[in-house]
Amino acid sequence: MRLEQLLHELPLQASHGDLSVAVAALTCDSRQVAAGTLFFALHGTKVDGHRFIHQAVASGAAAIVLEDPTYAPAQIPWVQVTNGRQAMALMAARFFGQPTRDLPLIGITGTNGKTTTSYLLEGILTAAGLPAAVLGTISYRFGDTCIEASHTTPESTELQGIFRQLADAGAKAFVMEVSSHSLEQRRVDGSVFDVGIFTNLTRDHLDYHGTMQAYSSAKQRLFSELLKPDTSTPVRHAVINADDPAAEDFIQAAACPVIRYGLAQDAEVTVREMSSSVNGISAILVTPQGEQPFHSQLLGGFNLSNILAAATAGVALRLPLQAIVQGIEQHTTVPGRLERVVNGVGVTCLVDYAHTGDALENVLSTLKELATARIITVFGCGGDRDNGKRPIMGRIAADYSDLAIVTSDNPRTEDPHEILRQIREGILPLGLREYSPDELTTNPEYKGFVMLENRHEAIRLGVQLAKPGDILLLAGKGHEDYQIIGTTKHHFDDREEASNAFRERT
Ligand SMILES: CC(=O)N[C@H]1[C@@H](OP(=O)(O)OP(=O)(O)OC[C@H]2O[C@@H](n3ccc(=O)[nH]c3=O)[C@H](O)[C@@H]2O)O[C@H](CO)[C@@H](O)[C@@H]1O[C@H](C)C(=O)N[C@@H](C)C(=O)N[C@H](CCC(=O)O)C(=O)O
Ligand SMILES: Nc1ncnc2c1ncn2[C@@H]1O[C@H](COP(=O)(O)OP(=O)(O)OP(=O)(O)O)[C@@H](O)[C@H]1O
Ligand SMILES: N[C@H](CCC[C@H](N)C(=O)O)C(=O)O
Ligand SMILES: [Mg+2]
Repeated sequence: MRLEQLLHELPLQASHGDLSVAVAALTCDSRQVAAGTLFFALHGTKVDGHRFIHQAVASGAAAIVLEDPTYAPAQIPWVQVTNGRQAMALMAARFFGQPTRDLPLIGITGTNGKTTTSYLLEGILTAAGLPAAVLGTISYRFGDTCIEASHTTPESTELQGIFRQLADAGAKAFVMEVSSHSLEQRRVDGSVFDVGIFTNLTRDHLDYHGTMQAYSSAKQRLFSELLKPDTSTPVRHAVINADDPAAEDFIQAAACPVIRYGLAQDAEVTVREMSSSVNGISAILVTPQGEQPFHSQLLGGFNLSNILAAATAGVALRLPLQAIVQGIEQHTTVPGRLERVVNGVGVTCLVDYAHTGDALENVLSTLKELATARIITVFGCGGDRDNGKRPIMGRIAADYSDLAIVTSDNPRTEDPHEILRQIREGILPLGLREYSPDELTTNPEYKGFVMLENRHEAIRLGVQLAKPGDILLLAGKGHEDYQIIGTTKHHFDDREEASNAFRERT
Protein backbone atom coordinates (compact mmCIF):
# COMPACT_ATOMS: atom_id res chain seq x y z
CA MET A 1 0.00 0.00 0.00
CA ARG A 2 1.20 3.52 -0.71
CA LEU A 3 1.78 6.04 2.09
CA GLU A 4 -0.61 8.57 0.51
CA GLN A 5 -3.45 5.99 0.60
CA LEU A 6 -2.87 5.51 4.33
CA LEU A 7 -2.89 9.26 4.85
CA HIS A 8 -6.21 9.83 3.10
CA GLU A 9 -8.26 12.45 5.03
CA LEU A 10 -5.72 12.51 7.88
CA PRO A 11 -4.87 16.11 8.87
CA LEU A 12 -1.11 16.71 8.39
CA GLN A 13 0.95 19.49 9.93
CA ALA A 14 3.72 19.16 7.36
CA SER A 15 5.26 16.60 5.02
CA HIS A 16 8.44 16.00 3.09
CA GLY A 17 9.44 13.78 0.15
CA ASP A 18 7.56 11.39 -2.10
CA LEU A 19 4.34 10.33 -0.35
CA SER A 20 3.61 7.70 -2.99
CA VAL A 21 6.31 5.49 -1.45
CA ALA A 22 5.21 1.86 -0.86
CA VAL A 23 4.68 0.75 2.75
CA ALA A 24 5.19 -2.94 3.59
CA ALA A 25 4.64 -2.89 7.38
CA LEU A 26 3.90 -0.53 10.29
CA THR A 27 5.63 -0.26 13.67
CA CYS A 28 6.39 2.15 16.51
CA ASP A 29 9.45 0.17 17.60
CA SER A 30 12.67 0.95 15.75
CA ARG A 31 13.94 -2.52 16.63
CA GLN A 32 11.17 -4.02 14.46
CA VAL A 33 11.90 -1.91 11.39
CA ALA A 34 12.83 -3.79 8.18
CA ALA A 35 13.05 -2.57 4.57
CA GLY A 36 9.83 -0.79 3.56
CA THR A 37 8.47 -0.31 7.13
CA LEU A 38 6.63 2.88 8.11
CA PHE A 39 8.03 3.97 11.50
CA PHE A 40 5.92 5.98 13.95
CA ALA A 41 8.00 8.06 16.36
CA LEU A 42 6.01 8.29 19.62
CA HIS A 43 6.61 10.17 22.84
CA GLY A 44 6.70 7.42 25.48
CA THR A 45 6.56 7.25 29.25
CA LYS A 46 10.19 6.11 29.37
CA VAL A 47 11.89 7.35 26.21
CA ASP A 48 11.12 9.54 23.22
CA GLY A 49 10.65 7.43 20.07
CA HIS A 50 11.87 10.36 17.98
CA ARG A 51 15.36 9.54 19.21
CA PHE A 52 15.24 6.27 17.27
CA ILE A 53 14.38 7.78 13.88
CA HIS A 54 17.98 7.54 12.69
CA GLN A 55 18.00 3.84 13.66
CA ALA A 56 14.77 3.27 11.70
CA VAL A 57 16.27 5.02 8.67
CA ALA A 58 19.40 2.85 8.91
CA SER A 59 17.20 -0.29 9.02
CA GLY A 60 15.51 0.64 5.73
CA ALA A 61 12.32 2.43 6.85
CA ALA A 62 10.16 3.60 3.93
CA ALA A 63 9.02 6.75 5.72
CA ILE A 64 8.51 8.28 9.17
CA VAL A 65 5.42 9.62 10.94
CA LEU A 66 6.46 12.08 13.65
CA GLU A 67 5.12 14.80 15.92
CA ASP A 68 8.34 16.74 16.44
CA PRO A 69 10.03 17.85 13.19
CA THR A 70 13.29 18.62 14.99
CA TYR A 71 14.14 14.97 14.40
CA ALA A 72 12.95 14.86 10.76
CA PRO A 73 15.30 12.88 8.50
CA ALA A 74 16.54 14.37 5.24
CA GLN A 75 16.98 11.01 3.45
CA ILE A 76 13.42 9.56 3.42
CA PRO A 77 9.83 10.91 3.30
CA TRP A 78 8.18 11.97 6.55
CA VAL A 79 4.88 13.43 7.69
CA GLN A 80 4.17 15.47 10.80
CA VAL A 81 0.92 14.87 12.74
CA THR A 82 -0.42 16.31 15.98
CA ASN A 83 -1.16 12.94 17.61
CA GLY A 84 1.15 10.14 16.52
CA ARG A 85 -0.68 7.37 18.37
CA GLN A 86 -4.03 8.34 16.88
CA ALA A 87 -2.54 8.63 13.37
CA MET A 88 -0.92 5.22 13.82
CA ALA A 89 -4.22 3.61 14.85
CA LEU A 90 -6.19 5.14 11.97
CA MET A 91 -3.49 4.22 9.44
CA ALA A 92 -3.23 0.67 10.83
CA ALA A 93 -6.97 0.15 10.35
CA ARG A 94 -6.63 1.35 6.78
CA PHE A 95 -3.50 -0.75 6.14
CA PHE A 96 -5.36 -3.93 7.13
CA GLY A 97 -8.50 -3.04 5.12
CA GLN A 98 -10.75 -1.76 7.97
CA PRO A 99 -11.40 -5.26 9.39
CA THR A 100 -13.94 -4.09 11.99
CA ARG A 101 -16.08 -1.99 9.68
CA ASP A 102 -18.30 -4.81 8.50
CA LEU A 103 -18.27 -7.21 11.46
CA PRO A 104 -19.88 -6.64 14.86
CA LEU A 105 -17.28 -5.48 17.40
CA ILE A 106 -18.06 -5.50 21.10
CA GLY A 107 -15.62 -3.77 23.46
CA ILE A 108 -15.57 -4.43 27.20
CA THR A 109 -14.00 -2.02 29.67
CA GLY A 110 -14.01 -1.88 33.48
CA THR A 111 -11.61 -2.73 36.29
CA ASN A 112 -12.74 -6.33 36.76
CA GLY A 113 -14.79 -8.90 34.87
CA LYS A 114 -13.69 -8.09 31.32
CA THR A 115 -12.15 -11.47 30.50
CA THR A 116 -15.01 -13.41 32.09
CA THR A 117 -17.64 -11.33 30.28
CA SER A 118 -15.79 -11.77 26.97
CA TYR A 119 -15.87 -15.56 27.29
CA LEU A 120 -19.58 -15.53 28.17
CA LEU A 121 -20.32 -13.30 25.21
CA GLU A 122 -18.31 -15.53 22.90
CA GLY A 123 -20.62 -18.39 23.96
CA ILE A 124 -23.74 -16.30 23.36
CA LEU A 125 -22.65 -15.09 19.92
CA THR A 126 -21.63 -18.58 18.87
CA ALA A 127 -24.97 -19.99 20.06
CA ALA A 128 -26.66 -17.31 17.95
CA GLY A 129 -24.79 -18.47 14.83
CA LEU A 130 -22.09 -15.79 14.92
CA PRO A 131 -18.83 -17.61 15.68
CA ALA A 132 -16.82 -14.98 17.55
CA ALA A 133 -13.14 -14.16 17.95
CA VAL A 134 -12.01 -13.15 21.43
CA LEU A 135 -9.15 -10.75 22.11
CA GLY A 136 -7.97 -10.10 25.66
CA THR A 137 -5.75 -10.90 28.59
CA ILE A 138 -5.51 -14.64 27.96
CA SER A 139 -5.03 -14.71 24.17
CA TYR A 140 -6.30 -13.46 20.83
CA ARG A 141 -8.11 -16.41 19.29
CA PHE A 142 -10.70 -17.81 16.96
CA GLY A 143 -11.25 -21.52 16.23
CA ASP A 144 -7.84 -23.17 15.88
CA THR A 145 -6.00 -19.86 15.59
CA CYS A 146 -4.58 -18.74 18.92
CA ILE A 147 -2.11 -15.88 19.19
CA GLU A 148 -0.29 -15.33 22.48
CA ALA A 149 -1.42 -12.06 24.10
CA SER A 150 1.25 -9.36 24.44
CA HIS A 151 -1.15 -7.01 26.24
CA THR A 152 -4.81 -7.22 27.25
CA THR A 153 -5.37 -4.79 24.38
CA PRO A 154 -2.52 -4.87 21.86
CA GLU A 155 -0.92 -1.89 20.15
CA SER A 156 -2.99 -0.68 17.17
CA THR A 157 -0.54 -1.93 14.52
CA GLU A 158 -0.73 -5.41 16.06
CA LEU A 159 -4.46 -5.20 16.80
CA GLN A 160 -5.62 -4.38 13.29
CA GLY A 161 -3.44 -7.19 11.87
CA ILE A 162 -4.99 -9.64 14.34
CA PHE A 163 -8.52 -8.51 13.41
CA ARG A 164 -7.64 -9.15 9.78
CA GLN A 165 -6.14 -12.57 10.48
CA LEU A 166 -9.12 -13.69 12.60
CA ALA A 167 -11.69 -12.35 10.12
CA ASP A 168 -9.87 -14.24 7.35
CA ALA A 169 -10.04 -17.37 9.52
CA GLY A 170 -13.86 -17.04 9.49
CA ALA A 171 -14.78 -15.01 12.58
CA LYS A 172 -18.21 -13.41 12.24
CA ALA A 173 -17.89 -11.11 15.26
CA PHE A 174 -15.17 -9.73 17.56
CA VAL A 175 -15.34 -9.51 21.33
CA MET A 176 -12.48 -7.63 22.93
CA GLU A 177 -11.29 -6.35 26.27
CA VAL A 178 -10.43 -2.68 26.11
CA SER A 179 -7.98 -1.70 28.85
CA SER A 180 -7.76 1.83 30.20
CA HIS A 181 -4.12 2.01 29.06
CA SER A 182 -5.21 1.23 25.51
CA LEU A 183 -7.90 3.91 25.57
CA GLU A 184 -5.47 6.48 26.90
CA GLN A 185 -2.87 5.45 24.31
CA ARG A 186 -5.39 5.30 21.46
CA ARG A 187 -4.59 1.68 20.63
CA VAL A 188 -8.24 1.06 19.68
CA ASP A 189 -8.86 4.24 17.66
CA GLY A 190 -9.69 3.12 14.14
CA SER A 191 -11.72 0.17 15.50
CA VAL A 192 -15.44 0.59 14.90
CA PHE A 193 -17.37 -0.55 17.98
CA ASP A 194 -21.04 -1.57 17.79
CA VAL A 195 -21.47 -2.21 21.49
CA GLY A 196 -19.42 -0.99 24.46
CA ILE A 197 -19.77 -2.63 27.88
CA PHE A 198 -18.83 -0.98 31.19
CA THR A 199 -18.47 -3.56 33.98
CA ASN A 200 -17.25 -1.60 37.00
CA LEU A 201 -14.75 0.95 38.28
CA THR A 202 -12.61 0.36 41.35
CA ARG A 203 -9.04 1.19 42.28
CA ASP A 204 -6.27 0.00 39.97
CA HIS A 205 -3.53 1.40 37.74
CA LEU A 206 -3.22 4.71 39.61
CA ASP A 207 0.52 4.48 39.00
CA TYR A 208 -0.30 5.16 35.35
CA HIS A 209 -3.48 7.29 35.42
CA GLY A 210 -2.69 9.29 38.56
CA THR A 211 -6.27 9.76 39.80
CA MET A 212 -9.52 7.79 39.77
CA GLN A 213 -11.03 10.62 37.71
CA ALA A 214 -8.37 10.26 35.01
CA TYR A 215 -8.74 6.45 35.11
CA SER A 216 -12.51 6.79 34.68
CA SER A 217 -12.17 9.39 31.88
CA ALA A 218 -9.87 7.04 29.95
CA LYS A 219 -12.52 4.31 30.15
CA GLN A 220 -15.31 6.70 29.17
CA ARG A 221 -13.60 7.32 25.79
CA LEU A 222 -14.98 3.96 24.62
CA PHE A 223 -18.50 5.36 24.99
CA SER A 224 -17.96 8.99 24.05
CA GLU A 225 -15.70 8.57 21.02
CA LEU A 226 -15.38 5.04 19.75
CA LEU A 227 -18.85 3.64 19.18
CA LYS A 228 -20.00 3.46 15.57
CA PRO A 229 -20.87 6.97 14.34
CA ASP A 230 -23.67 5.63 12.12
CA THR A 231 -26.86 6.44 14.06
CA SER A 232 -28.96 4.31 11.70
CA THR A 233 -27.38 1.12 13.14
CA PRO A 234 -29.94 -0.26 15.61
CA VAL A 235 -27.46 -2.37 17.55
CA ARG A 236 -25.22 0.57 18.47
CA HIS A 237 -25.42 0.68 22.28
CA ALA A 238 -23.63 1.43 25.51
CA VAL A 239 -24.21 -1.42 27.98
CA ILE A 240 -23.76 -0.06 31.49
CA ASN A 241 -23.66 -1.74 34.90
CA ALA A 242 -26.36 0.20 36.75
CA ASP A 243 -25.13 -1.21 40.09
CA ASP A 244 -21.77 0.52 39.84
CA PRO A 245 -21.44 3.93 41.54
CA ALA A 246 -19.76 5.32 38.40
CA ALA A 247 -22.66 4.25 36.11
CA GLU A 248 -24.09 7.76 35.77
CA ASP A 249 -20.75 9.21 34.57
CA PHE A 250 -20.60 6.58 31.85
CA ILE A 251 -24.22 7.13 30.85
CA GLN A 252 -23.54 10.87 30.57
CA ALA A 253 -20.45 10.17 28.46
CA ALA A 254 -22.26 7.83 26.06
CA ALA A 255 -22.94 9.33 22.65
CA CYS A 256 -25.47 6.59 21.80
CA PRO A 257 -28.45 4.71 23.28
CA VAL A 258 -27.82 3.10 26.69
CA ILE A 259 -29.05 -0.19 28.17
CA ARG A 260 -28.47 -0.73 31.87
CA TYR A 261 -28.07 -4.08 33.61
CA GLY A 262 -27.90 -5.14 37.23
CA LEU A 263 -30.06 -5.39 40.31
CA ALA A 264 -30.70 -1.62 40.44
CA GLN A 265 -34.29 -0.46 39.91
CA ASP A 266 -33.60 1.32 36.64
CA ALA A 267 -31.89 -1.66 34.98
CA GLU A 268 -33.56 -2.81 31.77
CA VAL A 269 -31.89 -6.21 32.01
CA THR A 270 -32.02 -7.87 35.41
CA VAL A 271 -32.90 -11.14 37.18
CA ARG A 272 -35.56 -12.35 39.54
CA GLU A 273 -35.87 -15.42 41.74
CA MET A 274 -32.09 -15.66 42.00
CA SER A 275 -30.45 -18.38 44.05
CA SER A 276 -26.76 -19.01 44.47
CA SER A 277 -24.96 -22.08 45.82
CA VAL A 278 -21.79 -24.14 45.39
CA ASN A 279 -23.37 -25.45 42.20
CA GLY A 280 -23.67 -22.00 40.63
CA ILE A 281 -26.34 -19.41 40.00
CA SER A 282 -29.97 -19.98 39.01
CA ALA A 283 -32.36 -17.16 38.13
CA ILE A 284 -34.87 -15.87 35.64
CA LEU A 285 -33.30 -13.47 33.17
CA VAL A 286 -35.54 -10.43 32.66
CA THR A 287 -35.10 -8.42 29.44
CA PRO A 288 -37.23 -5.99 27.42
CA GLN A 289 -37.75 -8.91 24.98
CA GLY A 290 -39.07 -11.31 27.59
CA GLU A 291 -37.98 -13.62 30.37
CA GLN A 292 -36.09 -16.92 30.44
CA PRO A 293 -34.82 -19.09 33.32
CA PHE A 294 -31.16 -20.13 33.37
CA HIS A 295 -28.58 -21.98 35.43
CA SER A 296 -24.91 -21.02 35.30
CA GLN A 297 -22.06 -23.01 36.80
CA LEU A 298 -20.19 -19.80 37.67
CA LEU A 299 -20.00 -18.88 41.35
CA GLY A 300 -20.66 -15.63 43.18
CA GLY A 301 -22.55 -12.37 42.86
CA PHE A 302 -19.77 -10.82 40.79
CA ASN A 303 -20.25 -13.51 38.17
CA LEU A 304 -23.98 -12.78 38.08
CA SER A 305 -22.93 -9.26 37.13
CA ASN A 306 -20.68 -10.65 34.37
CA ILE A 307 -23.52 -12.87 33.11
CA LEU A 308 -25.85 -9.87 32.97
CA ALA A 309 -23.21 -7.81 31.13
CA ALA A 310 -22.86 -10.47 28.44
CA ALA A 311 -26.62 -11.10 28.22
CA THR A 312 -27.30 -7.37 27.86
CA ALA A 313 -24.81 -7.09 25.00
CA GLY A 314 -26.73 -9.98 23.42
CA VAL A 315 -29.96 -8.00 23.87
CA ALA A 316 -28.34 -4.90 22.33
CA LEU A 317 -27.22 -7.01 19.37
CA ARG A 318 -30.81 -8.27 19.01
CA LEU A 319 -29.83 -11.89 19.50
CA PRO A 320 -32.61 -14.37 20.38
CA LEU A 321 -33.18 -14.80 24.11
CA GLN A 322 -32.80 -18.56 23.71
CA ALA A 323 -29.30 -18.18 22.28
CA ILE A 324 -28.40 -15.81 25.12
CA VAL A 325 -29.44 -18.34 27.74
CA GLN A 326 -27.85 -21.23 25.84
CA GLY A 327 -24.54 -19.34 25.73
CA ILE A 328 -24.70 -18.65 29.48
CA GLU A 329 -25.59 -22.23 30.38
CA GLN A 330 -22.93 -23.84 28.21
CA HIS A 331 -20.21 -21.71 29.71
CA THR A 332 -18.32 -23.59 32.43
CA THR A 333 -15.06 -21.87 33.33
CA VAL A 334 -12.53 -19.26 32.27
CA PRO A 335 -8.90 -20.35 32.64
CA GLY A 336 -7.51 -19.03 35.94
CA ARG A 337 -10.82 -17.62 37.19
CA LEU A 338 -11.87 -19.68 40.22
CA GLU A 339 -10.30 -22.62 38.39
CA ARG A 340 -10.20 -25.82 40.45
CA VAL A 341 -7.00 -27.73 41.08
CA VAL A 342 -8.07 -31.35 41.40
CA ASN A 343 -6.45 -33.14 44.34
CA GLY A 344 -6.91 -36.35 46.28
CA VAL A 345 -6.96 -34.64 49.66
CA GLY A 346 -10.46 -33.17 49.70
CA VAL A 347 -9.24 -29.57 49.68
CA THR A 348 -11.12 -27.08 47.49
CA CYS A 349 -8.11 -25.51 45.80
CA LEU A 350 -8.93 -22.59 43.51
CA VAL A 351 -6.66 -20.50 41.29
CA ASP A 352 -8.03 -17.01 40.65
CA TYR A 353 -6.86 -13.84 38.90
CA ALA A 354 -7.99 -11.45 41.66
CA HIS A 355 -5.26 -8.81 41.62
CA THR A 356 -7.20 -5.77 42.85
CA GLY A 357 -8.77 -5.09 46.25
CA ASP A 358 -12.28 -5.24 44.82
CA ALA A 359 -11.69 -8.53 43.01
CA LEU A 360 -10.13 -10.10 46.11
CA GLU A 361 -13.00 -8.92 48.31
CA ASN A 362 -15.60 -10.26 45.85
CA VAL A 363 -13.93 -13.63 45.56
CA LEU A 364 -13.24 -14.03 49.25
CA SER A 365 -16.73 -12.94 50.32
CA THR A 366 -18.18 -15.48 47.88
CA LEU A 367 -15.89 -18.20 49.24
CA LYS A 368 -16.70 -17.21 52.82
CA GLU A 369 -20.40 -17.78 52.13
CA LEU A 370 -19.65 -21.21 50.68
CA ALA A 371 -16.99 -22.27 53.20
CA THR A 372 -17.66 -25.06 55.68
CA ALA A 373 -14.12 -25.01 57.11
CA ARG A 374 -11.09 -22.71 56.92
CA ILE A 375 -9.91 -20.44 54.13
CA ILE A 376 -6.20 -20.15 53.35
CA THR A 377 -5.21 -17.47 50.83
CA VAL A 378 -1.87 -17.30 49.05
CA PHE A 379 -1.41 -13.96 47.29
CA GLY A 380 0.90 -11.08 46.43
CA CYS A 381 0.93 -7.84 44.45
CA GLY A 382 2.65 -7.04 41.17
CA GLY A 383 5.82 -4.97 41.02
CA ASP A 384 6.01 -1.83 38.83
CA ARG A 385 2.25 -1.45 39.31
CA ASP A 386 -0.03 0.69 41.49
CA ASN A 387 1.56 0.38 44.97
CA GLY A 388 -1.44 1.94 46.75
CA LYS A 389 -3.45 -1.24 46.30
CA ARG A 390 -0.91 -3.32 48.27
CA PRO A 391 -2.01 -2.53 51.86
CA ILE A 392 -5.66 -2.68 50.76
CA MET A 393 -5.24 -6.18 49.32
CA GLY A 394 -3.28 -7.18 52.42
CA ARG A 395 -6.08 -6.10 54.74
CA ILE A 396 -8.78 -7.83 52.67
CA ALA A 397 -6.87 -11.11 52.30
CA ALA A 398 -6.02 -11.32 55.99
CA ASP A 399 -9.47 -10.20 57.13
CA TYR A 400 -11.43 -12.79 55.15
CA SER A 401 -8.99 -15.69 55.53
CA ASP A 402 -8.07 -17.85 58.47
CA LEU A 403 -4.51 -17.73 57.18
CA ALA A 404 -3.06 -15.35 54.60
CA ILE A 405 0.24 -16.40 53.06
CA VAL A 406 1.77 -13.24 51.59
CA THR A 407 4.12 -13.95 48.71
CA SER A 408 5.44 -12.61 45.39
CA ASP A 409 3.38 -11.95 42.24
CA ASN A 410 5.59 -10.72 39.37
CA PRO A 411 7.91 -8.47 41.40
CA ARG A 412 9.35 -7.20 38.10
CA THR A 413 12.09 -4.61 38.75
CA GLU A 414 11.06 -3.89 42.37
CA ASP A 415 12.53 -5.43 45.53
CA PRO A 416 10.05 -8.25 46.38
CA HIS A 417 10.62 -7.77 50.12
CA GLU A 418 9.64 -4.11 49.84
CA ILE A 419 6.38 -5.11 48.10
CA LEU A 420 5.67 -7.64 50.86
CA ARG A 421 6.42 -4.98 53.46
CA GLN A 422 3.83 -2.65 51.90
CA ILE A 423 1.22 -5.44 51.91
CA ARG A 424 2.02 -6.12 55.59
CA GLU A 425 1.31 -2.45 56.44
CA GLY A 426 -2.33 -3.10 55.58
CA ILE A 427 -2.53 -6.26 57.71
CA LEU A 428 -0.92 -4.93 60.90
CA PRO A 429 -3.89 -2.73 62.02
CA LEU A 430 -6.04 -5.90 62.15
CA GLY A 431 -3.94 -7.06 65.11
CA LEU A 432 -3.57 -10.57 63.71
CA ARG A 433 -0.71 -12.81 64.71
CA GLU A 434 2.25 -13.08 62.34
CA TYR A 435 3.69 -16.59 62.14
CA SER A 436 6.92 -17.91 60.75
CA PRO A 437 6.51 -20.79 58.26
CA ASP A 438 8.13 -23.19 60.76
CA GLU A 439 5.72 -22.26 63.55
CA LEU A 440 2.78 -22.97 61.29
CA THR A 441 3.80 -26.49 60.44
CA THR A 442 3.88 -27.35 64.15
CA ASN A 443 0.79 -25.34 65.17
CA PRO A 444 -2.23 -26.24 63.07
CA GLU A 445 -4.66 -24.00 65.01
CA TYR A 446 -3.47 -20.82 63.42
CA LYS A 447 -5.33 -17.60 62.66
CA GLY A 448 -3.21 -14.90 61.18
CA PHE A 449 -0.67 -14.39 58.46
CA VAL A 450 2.78 -15.35 57.27
CA MET A 451 5.27 -13.68 54.93
CA LEU A 452 6.99 -16.07 52.52
CA GLU A 453 8.49 -14.37 49.52
CA ASN A 454 9.15 -17.43 47.34
CA ARG A 455 5.82 -18.29 45.66
CA HIS A 456 6.81 -21.90 45.06
CA GLU A 457 7.36 -22.36 48.80
CA ALA A 458 4.25 -20.33 49.66
CA ILE A 459 2.02 -22.62 47.58
CA ARG A 460 3.66 -25.71 49.07
CA LEU A 461 3.03 -24.33 52.56
CA GLY A 462 -0.63 -23.65 51.72
CA VAL A 463 -1.07 -27.16 50.34
CA GLN A 464 0.68 -28.69 53.33
CA LEU A 465 -1.51 -26.81 55.83
CA ALA A 466 -4.90 -27.23 54.13
CA LYS A 467 -7.09 -29.94 55.67
CA PRO A 468 -9.91 -31.83 53.97
CA GLY A 469 -12.85 -29.44 53.60
CA ASP A 470 -10.67 -26.32 53.66
CA ILE A 471 -10.60 -23.81 50.81
CA LEU A 472 -7.15 -22.92 49.48
CA LEU A 473 -7.24 -19.82 47.29
CA LEU A 474 -4.21 -18.99 45.13
CA ALA A 475 -4.90 -15.45 44.00
CA GLY A 476 -3.39 -12.94 41.57
CA LYS A 477 -1.85 -14.94 38.76
CA GLY A 478 -4.78 -16.91 37.36
CA HIS A 479 -3.92 -18.19 33.87
CA GLU A 480 -0.39 -16.73 33.93
CA ASP A 481 2.31 -19.31 33.34
CA TYR A 482 5.19 -17.11 34.39
CA GLN A 483 6.73 -15.17 37.24
CA ILE A 484 8.50 -11.98 36.15
CA ILE A 485 11.56 -11.34 38.30
CA GLY A 486 13.60 -8.35 37.20
CA THR A 487 12.98 -8.30 33.47
CA THR A 488 13.12 -12.09 33.08
CA LYS A 489 10.01 -14.24 32.64
CA HIS A 490 10.45 -17.57 34.43
CA HIS A 491 8.03 -20.41 33.81
CA PHE A 492 5.65 -20.56 36.79
CA ASP A 493 2.06 -21.79 36.88
CA ASP A 494 0.03 -21.74 40.12
CA ARG A 495 -2.08 -24.68 38.88
CA GLU A 496 0.99 -26.80 38.13
CA GLU A 497 2.67 -25.80 41.39
CA ALA A 498 -0.40 -26.74 43.44
CA SER A 499 -0.93 -30.04 41.59
CA ASN A 500 2.67 -31.04 42.16
CA ALA A 501 2.51 -30.06 45.83
CA PHE A 502 -0.69 -32.09 46.35
CA ARG A 503 0.87 -35.07 44.57
CA GLU A 504 3.87 -34.95 46.89
CA ARG A 505 1.56 -34.67 49.89
CA THR A 506 -0.52 -37.78 49.13
C1 LIG B 1 2.66 2.02 30.50
C2 LIG B 1 2.35 1.52 29.13
O1 LIG B 1 1.26 1.14 28.85
N1 LIG B 1 3.38 1.54 28.28
C3 LIG B 1 3.17 1.19 26.86
C4 LIG B 1 3.73 2.31 26.00
O2 LIG B 1 5.09 2.36 26.30
P1 LIG B 1 5.83 3.69 26.61
O3 LIG B 1 5.00 4.87 26.25
O4 LIG B 1 6.34 3.60 28.00
O5 LIG B 1 7.06 3.53 25.59
P2 LIG B 1 8.58 3.84 25.83
O6 LIG B 1 9.27 2.62 26.31
O7 LIG B 1 8.72 5.11 26.58
O8 LIG B 1 9.04 4.07 24.31
C5 LIG B 1 8.51 5.13 23.51
C6 LIG B 1 8.50 4.70 22.08
O9 LIG B 1 9.86 4.45 21.66
C7 LIG B 1 9.90 3.20 21.00
N2 LIG B 1 11.27 2.66 21.10
C8 LIG B 1 11.82 2.36 22.29
C9 LIG B 1 13.09 1.80 22.35
C10 LIG B 1 13.81 1.56 21.15
O10 LIG B 1 14.94 1.06 21.12
N3 LIG B 1 13.20 1.89 19.97
C11 LIG B 1 11.95 2.44 19.92
O11 LIG B 1 11.45 2.70 18.83
C12 LIG B 1 8.85 2.36 21.69
O12 LIG B 1 8.44 1.28 20.89
C13 LIG B 1 7.74 3.40 21.88
O13 LIG B 1 6.96 3.49 20.72
O14 LIG B 1 3.60 1.98 24.63
C14 LIG B 1 4.27 0.76 24.27
C15 LIG B 1 4.07 0.57 22.76
O15 LIG B 1 2.72 0.52 22.47
C16 LIG B 1 3.67 -0.41 25.07
O16 LIG B 1 4.32 -1.62 24.74
C17 LIG B 1 3.85 -0.13 26.56
O17 LIG B 1 3.23 -1.14 27.30
C18 LIG B 1 3.99 -1.62 28.42
C19 LIG B 1 4.99 -2.69 27.95
C20 LIG B 1 3.07 -2.20 29.49
O18 LIG B 1 3.50 -2.93 30.36
N4 LIG B 1 1.79 -1.89 29.49
C21 LIG B 1 0.82 -2.39 30.46
C22 LIG B 1 0.82 -1.60 31.76
C23 LIG B 1 -0.54 -2.34 29.80
O19 LIG B 1 -0.73 -1.73 28.76
N5 LIG B 1 -1.51 -3.01 30.43
C24 LIG B 1 -2.86 -3.04 29.92
C25 LIG B 1 -3.83 -3.83 30.79
C26 LIG B 1 -3.80 -3.72 32.24
C27 LIG B 1 -5.00 -4.50 32.86
O20 LIG B 1 -5.80 -5.10 32.15
O21 LIG B 1 -5.15 -4.51 34.06
C28 LIG B 1 -2.94 -3.83 28.62
O22 LIG B 1 -3.75 -3.48 27.74
O23 LIG B 1 -2.27 -4.89 28.59
N1 LIG C 1 -17.65 -8.31 37.85
C1 LIG C 1 -16.64 -8.43 38.71
N2 LIG C 1 -16.50 -7.58 39.76
C2 LIG C 1 -15.48 -7.68 40.63
N3 LIG C 1 -14.53 -8.65 40.56
C3 LIG C 1 -14.63 -9.54 39.55
C4 LIG C 1 -15.67 -9.47 38.58
N4 LIG C 1 -15.49 -10.48 37.70
C5 LIG C 1 -14.38 -11.13 38.08
N5 LIG C 1 -13.86 -10.58 39.20
C6 LIG C 1 -12.63 -10.93 39.92
O1 LIG C 1 -11.57 -10.32 39.17
C7 LIG C 1 -10.66 -11.30 38.65
C8 LIG C 1 -10.33 -10.94 37.23
O2 LIG C 1 -11.48 -11.20 36.43
P1 LIG C 1 -11.39 -11.01 34.87
O3 LIG C 1 -10.16 -11.65 34.41
O4 LIG C 1 -12.67 -11.42 34.27
O5 LIG C 1 -11.25 -9.41 34.86
P2 LIG C 1 -10.48 -8.46 33.88
O6 LIG C 1 -11.23 -7.18 33.94
O7 LIG C 1 -10.34 -9.09 32.56
O8 LIG C 1 -9.04 -8.30 34.54
P3 LIG C 1 -7.71 -7.69 33.80
O9 LIG C 1 -7.89 -6.22 33.78
O10 LIG C 1 -6.59 -8.02 34.69
O11 LIG C 1 -7.59 -8.34 32.49
C9 LIG C 1 -11.38 -12.62 38.76
O12 LIG C 1 -10.45 -13.66 38.91
C10 LIG C 1 -12.25 -12.41 39.98
O13 LIG C 1 -11.48 -12.58 41.13
N1 LIG D 1 -3.17 -6.70 33.46
C1 LIG D 1 -2.77 -6.54 34.83
C2 LIG D 1 -2.51 -7.89 35.37
C3 LIG D 1 -1.95 -7.97 36.77
C4 LIG D 1 -1.72 -9.39 37.18
C5 LIG D 1 -0.80 -9.58 38.34
N2 LIG D 1 -0.38 -10.95 38.31
C6 LIG D 1 0.40 -8.62 38.27
O1 LIG D 1 1.38 -9.00 37.66
O2 LIG D 1 0.32 -7.56 38.88
C7 LIG D 1 -1.54 -5.63 34.91
O3 LIG D 1 -0.66 -5.76 34.08
O4 LIG D 1 -1.52 -4.81 35.80
MG1 LIG E 1 -8.75 -9.31 31.36
